[in-house]
Amino acid sequence: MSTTTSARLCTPFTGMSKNFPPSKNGSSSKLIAGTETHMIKLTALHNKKQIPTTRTSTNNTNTEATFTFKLGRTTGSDVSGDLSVNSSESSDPVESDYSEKSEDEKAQQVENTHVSANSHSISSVTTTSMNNETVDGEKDESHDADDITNTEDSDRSEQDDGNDTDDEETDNESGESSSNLTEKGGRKYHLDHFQIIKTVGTGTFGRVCLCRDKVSNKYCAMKILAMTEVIRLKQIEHVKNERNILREIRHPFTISLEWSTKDESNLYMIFDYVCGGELFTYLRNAGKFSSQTSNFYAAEIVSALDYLHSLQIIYRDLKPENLLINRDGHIKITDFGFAKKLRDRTWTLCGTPEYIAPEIIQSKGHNKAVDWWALGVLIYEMLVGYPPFYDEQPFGIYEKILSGKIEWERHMDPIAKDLIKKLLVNDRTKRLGNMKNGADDVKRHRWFKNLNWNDVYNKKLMPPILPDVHHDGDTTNFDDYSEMDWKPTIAIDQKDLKLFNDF
Ligand SMILES: Nc1ncnc2c1ncn2[C@@H]1O[C@H](COP(=O)(O)OP(=O)(O)OP(=O)(O)O)[C@@H](O)[C@H]1O
Repeated sequence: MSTTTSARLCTPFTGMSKNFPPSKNGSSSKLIAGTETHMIKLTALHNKKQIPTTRTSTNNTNTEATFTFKLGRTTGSDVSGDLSVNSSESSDPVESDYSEKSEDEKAQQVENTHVSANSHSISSVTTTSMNNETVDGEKDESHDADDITNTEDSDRSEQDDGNDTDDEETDNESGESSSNLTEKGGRKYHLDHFQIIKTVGTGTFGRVCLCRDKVSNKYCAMKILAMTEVIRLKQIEHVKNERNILREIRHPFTISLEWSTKDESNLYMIFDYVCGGELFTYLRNAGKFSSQTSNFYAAEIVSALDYLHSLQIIYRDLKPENLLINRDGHIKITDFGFAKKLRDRTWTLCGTPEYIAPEIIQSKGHNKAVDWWALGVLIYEMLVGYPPFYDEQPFGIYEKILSGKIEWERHMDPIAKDLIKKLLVNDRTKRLGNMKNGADDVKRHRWFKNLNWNDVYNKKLMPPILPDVHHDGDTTNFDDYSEMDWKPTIAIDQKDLKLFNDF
């Protein structure tokens, strides 16, 4: 999901480029358009605080970049709930010498809005209703398949997923999932253990809620995905990818999946709750970040990308909306809905050559280079306040990306600019991070020269922003979402439920 909070494309905003237009009705869409396929994610938006809340990205046939368009949508679920908890809750160094100026920057804090949380118990569940039109009025014709060259991945991951049931039990015939009761780490989990407190984000298929684990008494985040919507948007494989990848990874700067399950209507993922809110909000409130601040966040992201890529995982959705700030000021990357585990490509080489379609041979496909491109966009946006390629129309954005032209601010940190230039290289074989030294080239860039990467990993760097958080379950750093639009639970039929057997 991408966030509710983060519709993007802009509302009038101080420091915003005139080319960076206001947001469209608070609606946003997230679209990944591949060569032949479209994957659309829809998001309900809240334009609270006049902060632009939508991010655009799109994947053009001729570029390795991924761009996403968020579409307006609503999500909800029927919470028959007890109000029980209240929360106010290439080795490529730059040749020239450079001493980076250290800029004093005050922590930017979200304009906290006190919200009185509606608390709900989680016994009943959810269905989402959503608008399947993009902001441009396009119909959602999303496909589940990726536009990655190795389209066999989906098939394979289906098989892999099928074996991946270590903490699941078989569903019973009524559609009620006995996997609701699963054991992990010595503990029996059950959905009833989680008490929903408040929605902190909405996404394509559902919402993310602050919960309290009644057994451990800890706060956590529960992502609830309506299976009807996952099916309708043909995102079954992506959701499975998300869950499987999240189960595989553990890194200080990525979100931790505690447990996952499903019932007859929804898929559930339980995460650690990251209470500082989205980097996006801080960036929009600040206008732009100093080089030092941007450098801090970029370094933690590089550390995480390096880790993910070492596992052959490409993330594919890097943007400030998906970067949460923890109470300690460090980053947590969330939303692995587009993440993809790259499989061995031997299949391609061992295929029957006579039958391989030209597009398979010629396709550039996706690989980890897309994440390095996105890092370049992100660093630019942090330093400048808006992304390097922008147009009101997606086509215009594609054109700008392909043109390779970037407008630079006069006073931009030259070393950061050099790194961005080396990341925003259209030819992915020449893109920093995607050459023979991999992430090391990025890490060795002079913009990061003062960093000890072990210190980065061990969270020894001083965070530039400390969120205003009063307690672990504080939700004031997130936008408000109506709790009135939870829709009645709709159980999917047995046939459809089988599609999620391995979730
Ligand atoms: N662990 C968490 N702690 C706190 N907030 C979270 C957590 N996970 C997600 N959120 C909030 O919920 C929002 C939506 O989550 P996420 O991006 O995973 O949903 P999504 O349905 O995949 O969104 P999209 O459809 O836009 O891709 C996040 O942007 C964030 O604001």
